[in-house]
This record gives sequence, structure tokens and C-alpha cells, in this order.
Amino acid sequence: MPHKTDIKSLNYNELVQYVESINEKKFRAAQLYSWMHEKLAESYDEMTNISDKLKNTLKEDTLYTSLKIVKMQESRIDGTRKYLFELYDGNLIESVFMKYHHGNSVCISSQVGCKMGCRFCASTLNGCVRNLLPSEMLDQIYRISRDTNERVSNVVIMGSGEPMDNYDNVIKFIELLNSERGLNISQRNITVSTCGIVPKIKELADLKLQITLAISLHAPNDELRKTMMPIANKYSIAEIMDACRYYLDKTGRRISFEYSLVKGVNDTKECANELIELVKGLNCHINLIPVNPIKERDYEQSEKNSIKNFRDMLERKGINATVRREMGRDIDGACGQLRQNHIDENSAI
Ligand SMILES: C[S@@+](CC[C@H](N)C(=O)[O-])C[C@H]1O[C@@H](n2cnc3c(N)ncnc32)[C@H](O)[C@@H]1O
Ligand code: SF4
Repeated sequence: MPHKTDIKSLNYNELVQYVESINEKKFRAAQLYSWMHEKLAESYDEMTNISDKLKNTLKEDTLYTSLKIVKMQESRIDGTRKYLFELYDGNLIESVFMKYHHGNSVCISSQVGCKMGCRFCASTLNGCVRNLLPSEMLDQIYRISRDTNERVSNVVIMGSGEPMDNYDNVIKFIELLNSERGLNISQRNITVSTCGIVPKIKELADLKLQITLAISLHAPNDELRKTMMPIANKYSIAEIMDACRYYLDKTGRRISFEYSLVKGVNDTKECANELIELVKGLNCHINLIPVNPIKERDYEQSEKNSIKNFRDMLERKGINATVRREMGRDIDGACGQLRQNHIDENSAI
């Protein structure tokens, strides 16, 4: 955590207090807030109505986060863009920009790396380096918005990191993203995905936000889930399902489940039947994701036929299930892989 004031992570009221604490007039807060969160300025130098004297004070006193683009890959198939960004301290993160018919979506990272150790995930290969600040989560959207010149209408917190392991910063980020003085992205257009940290899911439910909760389930029973996700040793599926029902009760929002299909591991008929039993009667949607193989692990993607059969079995029982369209198939695949490949390439030199 930087010692300077992380100015872009302050909400409007906190910014007013900060501005007054350095003996400036309150209207400066409105100007600064607009430069940071509406005009998406990348530094104080862009702020034409702020005096040089105040800019110098702010440069001394605050951390003004902004991201450097290290690499950008664009899909020729669907326009998906993968960004590798450098943070102020040299750490690297990645974000993805996707174009859908309902609008543009950005998938952001919430941590540098992740400590959760899921078997199929490239984000966790080197553990968790640090939490991202609220400003650094905003910056991913701001930078992409400026780079593409496109409005972003949906945000998914599904990049590297476990958002419930960086809970306070994620909640602050959602508040800022949702603010009328900023990008004003509706809560309904924000999705937070978690591997299932039960107490935090309940804490989130109590806030009664209108965001979508996505649970990375990936297995219909604890035994199998433990072989894929170490967090399953801490929280059982029964506890996760209880937390989901609590979330639904408090917010009225349908739950999403993520289920990455791995050949011969979790794509069998037995698994489909167990999954049907598990979610029966719950207002939910299941996203089936053909697993994206990473070279460090031996998981393989399920056959097209098994994926279709799995989905059909769920649908026949009236369970909403879609196979996630693979965006940007022609660019560096799995989440966390662009960063991992870059780290590998540079440490090999
Ligand atoms: C990278 S995680 C980040 C959010 C949170 N930590 C979680 O696990 O939900 C987002 C989603 O990507 C999935 N994922 C990770 N690696 C994958 C891979 N190689 N192929 C397919 N999905 C993957 C995860 O299972 C999870 O559902
Ligand atoms: S899937 Fe999510 S929780 Fe698991 S290691 Fe990857 S980022 Fe972390």
C-alpha cells in the first residue's frame, strides 16, 4: 500500500475532505473528480483548469495511478483485445476487452496473481503478489476505454485474482464505477466471480447490491472439487449453496455458476446428473466453459460432443445453461497466460 494518498480511489466526499485538508476550495474536488473519472485523464498534466501550483502539490502528495500498455493483442475473428499492463511499481496485470451485441465488456484483474491454487488456472502459478487498489481496477477500464475510443457498458471481475480476497478494495471499486459522477456503470452490469469464500459472499449479500454473483463451481461434489480447487478443503459445496441462497434472498439476483469442462474429469453424465440435483429449484444460470489448457498442467478440453451432451442434459431438466463463446480464440488463451508467458520469456533471458 503506497504511503501517499491514492487520489483516484477516493469517492467524491473523501476527495472534498482531502482538497479542504490541503487548503483548497471545495469546487476543486469537482474539477479533479471529473478529470479523473469522466475525462479519464492519465496524469495531472492533462488537467487544463488546474493551476501549476496545485498540480505540483498534488504530484508531491498523492499517488496518481495510471497503466502503461506493455502488450496488446487483438483478435482478427471478433475484435477481442487482451492487454498486458504495467502498474506503478512494475508489476504486471492483464485485462480483456470484448465486443458483444449488448455492448462492450471489460474483464478486469483484482490482484497481481492469485493465492488460491486452482489446478487449471495460469493466474495462480506464481502465487499472489499483492492486492490491486480500487484505482488500479478502475484504470483497467479507463485505459481500455481511451485506447479503443469505445464506451464500456459491462464489467466482469473475472481476470486474475480472487476478488473476495481483496474484498474492501473491490467494494470501493464498485462504488466508484457505479458513481453518477464517474462512468456510472449500472450495478446490474457488473459481475463478480469467486471461487467460493463463504463468509465474504454473505457479507456481500448484506450490502444488497444489484451486481451479479458468479461462483466458480467446476465440480458437483466436494471430492472432485478438492482435486481441482484447494479452496474446496475449506468450504464445502453445501456451505457455498447455502451462501448462494442467502445472496439470492437478500438481493433477488439470479446466481451464475461457472463450470469449466475438463476432459474425463468433470464432463461425465454422472457429473451432469449430480449438478442437476445440486442446483434444482435454485434461480440460477450455468456457464459451461470449455477449459483453456495451460502448458504447466495436464488438463485437456472436453470433446465438442461431451460439451453438447452435458448442456443438453441440463437443459432437458429445465436448467439454464449456455456454453460460453470463446472470445479471441486466435490470441493468447487462458486468463493469466499473457502475463505468465511474458514473465517466462523475460526470466529466460
Ligand atoms: C480467473 S478466475 C477470477 C475470479 C475468481 N478468482 C474465480 O475463480 O472465480 C475467473 C474464471 O476463470 C476460470 N478459469 C481460470 N482458468 C481457466 C482456464 N484455464 N480455462 C477455463 N476457465 C478458466 C475460473 O475457473 C473462473 O471461473
Ligand atoms: S480460478 Fe480464480 S481463484 Fe482459482 S486460482 Fe484462478 S484466479 Fe485464483
